[in-house]
Amino acid sequence: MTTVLRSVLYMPGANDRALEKAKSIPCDGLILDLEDSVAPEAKPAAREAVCAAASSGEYGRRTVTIRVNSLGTEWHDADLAAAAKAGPDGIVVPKVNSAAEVLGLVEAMERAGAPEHTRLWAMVETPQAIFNAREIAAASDRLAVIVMGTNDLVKELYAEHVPGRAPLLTSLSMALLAARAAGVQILDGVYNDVKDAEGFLAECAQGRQMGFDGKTLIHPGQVEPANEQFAPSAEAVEDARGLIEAFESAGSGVATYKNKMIENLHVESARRTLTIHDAISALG
Ligand SMILES: CC(C)(COP(=O)(O)OP(=O)(O)OC[C@H]1O[C@@H](n2cnc3c(N)ncnc32)[C@H](O)[C@@H]1OP(=O)(O)O)[C@@H](O)C(=O)NCCC(=O)NCCSC(=O)C[C@H](O)C(=O)O
Ligand SMILES: [Mg+2]
Repeated sequence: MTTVLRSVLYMPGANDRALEKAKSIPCDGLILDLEDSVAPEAKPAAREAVCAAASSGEYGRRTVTIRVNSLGTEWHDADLAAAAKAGPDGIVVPKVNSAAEVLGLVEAMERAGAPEHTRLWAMVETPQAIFNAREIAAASDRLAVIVMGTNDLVKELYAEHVPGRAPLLTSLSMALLAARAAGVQILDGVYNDVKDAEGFLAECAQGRQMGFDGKTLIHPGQVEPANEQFAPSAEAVEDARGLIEAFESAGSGVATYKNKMIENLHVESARRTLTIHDAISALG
């Protein structure tokens, strides 16, 4: 089954208003955050609030995840144990740097009694993680999603946030290669300027063109544009149907559709487009 993850919204775990509001935001997924958006003194209360929210069953069709604090921090063990017990769809672990860490996290989730449906989402956001992305993505069947942490990457690379993201393209591509080789999903990083609709759309289009399954978001206003950008357009769906029909009625290994050569590999891509379209339509 295809899990649709066009729009995955972070929300600060200490913000009760946001936790409530999320129940009506049309995002595909939620990351209830205990890491960067929560001040140290607020972390214990936020842990309780997000675990209660995740196990409440009040977020409908949305994929609900909890982002714990990273390995080695004073909060990590308690976060992971509480999140495992709450049984969300995923536990998001920031700053995962190696396959050995993935295996340790999976073991800890199992020890803490995480239900089978709770998958591991690993964030890659350091140079070490990018070099190890292939091993990280393939380390365990429990790992379902790779999440780009582009703010941390920019920081670690001493790079700058620029339109077009040239300084990040190598890292984004290496992580994508790793996810595709391992057959797991991959989400693009966040766009920090919540008022820049044009820049956000351009970055969504770039992520979609590169092959990302969806984008992580920080503001409700980014949800609908991301849903649109990461869904096959009406034209893409019509072309997918037309291409399959043209190939099937040609009855040979090669044909043309709209003057372009098509082979079985194009049919496979068209079928994937239709599968995603159907999965989105089924969301209602
Ligand atoms: C970025 C924000 C701080 C902006 O907040 P604010 O100025 O309050 O926004 P608005 O006034 O426009 O908010 C309008 C209403 O929407 C609600 N809201 C805002 N953001 C969210 C959200 N993320 N989820 C749910 N609801 C949200 C407000 O409460 C307002 O509601 P109402 O009162 O009814 O009008 C803020 O958007 C924010 O905190 N965003 C999330 C920040 C976050 O989670 N950061 C951590 C993750 S990003 C990261 O770490 C990535 C990675 O690790 C990396 O390295 O890149
Ligand atoms: Mg980060």
